[in-house]
Amino acid sequence: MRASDAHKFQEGKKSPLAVAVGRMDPSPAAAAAAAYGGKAADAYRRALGTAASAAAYAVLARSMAREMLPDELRAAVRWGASLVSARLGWGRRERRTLVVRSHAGGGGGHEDNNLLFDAAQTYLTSRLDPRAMRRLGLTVSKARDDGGGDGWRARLFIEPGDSTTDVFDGVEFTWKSVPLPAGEKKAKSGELSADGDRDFLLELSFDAEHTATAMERYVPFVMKTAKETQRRERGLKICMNEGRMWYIINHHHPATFDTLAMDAALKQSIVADLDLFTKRRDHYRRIGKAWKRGYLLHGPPGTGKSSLVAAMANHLRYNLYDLDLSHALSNLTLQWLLLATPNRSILVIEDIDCCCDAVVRDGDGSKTPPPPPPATREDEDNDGDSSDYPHSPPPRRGNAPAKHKPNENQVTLSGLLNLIDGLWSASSDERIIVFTTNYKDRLDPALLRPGRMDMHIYMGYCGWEAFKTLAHNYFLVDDHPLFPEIQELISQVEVTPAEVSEMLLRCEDADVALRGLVELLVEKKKQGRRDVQQ
Ligand SMILES: Nc1ncnc2c1ncn2[C@@H]1O[C@H](COP(=O)(O)OP(=O)(O)OP(=O)(O)O)[C@@H](O)[C@H]1O
Repeated sequence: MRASDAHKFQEGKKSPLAVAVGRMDPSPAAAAAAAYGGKAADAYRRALGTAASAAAYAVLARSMAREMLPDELRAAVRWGASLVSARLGWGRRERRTLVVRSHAGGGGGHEDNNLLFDAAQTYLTSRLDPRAMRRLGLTVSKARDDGGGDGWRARLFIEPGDSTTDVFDGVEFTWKSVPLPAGEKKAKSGELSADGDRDFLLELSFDAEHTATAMERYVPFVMKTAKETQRRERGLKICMNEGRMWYIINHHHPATFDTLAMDAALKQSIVADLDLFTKRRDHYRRIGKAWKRGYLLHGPPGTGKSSLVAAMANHLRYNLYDLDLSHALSNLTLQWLLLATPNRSILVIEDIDCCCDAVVRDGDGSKTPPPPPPATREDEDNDGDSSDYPHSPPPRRGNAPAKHKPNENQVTLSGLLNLIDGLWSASSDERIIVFTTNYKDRLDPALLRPGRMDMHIYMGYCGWEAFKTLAHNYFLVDDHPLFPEIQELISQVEVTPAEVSEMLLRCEDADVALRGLVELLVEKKKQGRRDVQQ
């Protein structure tokens, strides 16, 4: 009976049974029934009275306790009560546990690795806090440092038997490392990993009500975070083509956006553009465009175009695919090479003006030659030799074959652009293509038309801001007595960041190196005046 019903009953209103009795003749059976009903009502009234007194006592005891017991004592009593409740299992939530073994259960070998096991270890390494846990495993393994030199990497992991709790979207997930049962141990040396041996499995447990969150959101989040971490830690590669093959070597170019000497606003806009690009997978899908981005870097030699490409690769942690078109002998070979470039890579074609037929043609069909290089002492000595310059522009990698008119099979600009727009764009995602040139104004308009290269970036001569970056890179100086003179000179002459770098590299003493730079700038200024007079 509900309390409200009992309450109604207690107020003396007749029970359904009593009402029925009142309306019928008082037969012996009815009288007996009435007597029984009265007894039941009395017993009920008594029980209710007892309950009411017990409740009153409880309220009284609680208010007395509040008055008389100190807060600390009451907290201790509460804690004791919760401990007892936990021991007895009162109010305990139902839990689920996912067992994550190191192997997927196939035939063994590396292909059989359980990707979640590896990902969870990587993920947990970044989540474990040695200040918060009393005991942790630690391994130190060889790794390349940022400059490509020998370094080391420390990794934390949960020791078998220990556990840690991670919170994701307000839900607690407990990871526990559990020693493998004796029968399951695989103590073969070949199965040892950098994170310690794998004689353990991982258990992921959570409240049963959060099973969907665990399976649909948390596990994918762990996989994704671990992938990002691995990508950041992985050494970069630079791939160079020979025939249909890419040859891979480690990429340790130290250029970063911090070391790059260029206009600060331009630098910032490039970084922002790259960052936005990497986040826009859904955007590209929605607008029905391939997820790729093209950059055309142009400017005089030695202004940092190659350094910018390296900085992009280091920033995005993408491998570089440096495509030498003179080694891709036909459009078919090019097709193979492009198809073999994976997601998250940067395809670079340097000095595009020197490759295939990318320069504009004159009316007679001949290519417009690039302007002759500035006269050098050797040119002056070797009088007349520069006459063959238009037919043999400077080779790209020192041993690149001299250019000749493309034939049917040879790589052509239109072939290259068609492949890039078609096959290359459709075959994978998140790729960047970079063309560099010293002579943008001489490029075929097909390469320059809107939509082809998303960003045209001019890398110019060394300005004051760029010089300050270089001075800081080389000597960690932000000010020097020679700075005003250098600022004045640098605004009057054309000097490339490469030339400035070379002067700063000559001597470890900042005073001497900066003095040498001043001399170079003064000499350039004089030379400029002479050129104007002639
Ligand atoms: N903007 C810059 N910031 C920092 N260092 C630079 C910059 N430009 C040039 N350098 C220095 O000069 C060297 C050559 O520069 P880099 O090869 O990047 O120039 P480039 O424009 O690609 O030249 P090229 O057109 O001849 O290929 C670099 O290794 C670097 O030391």
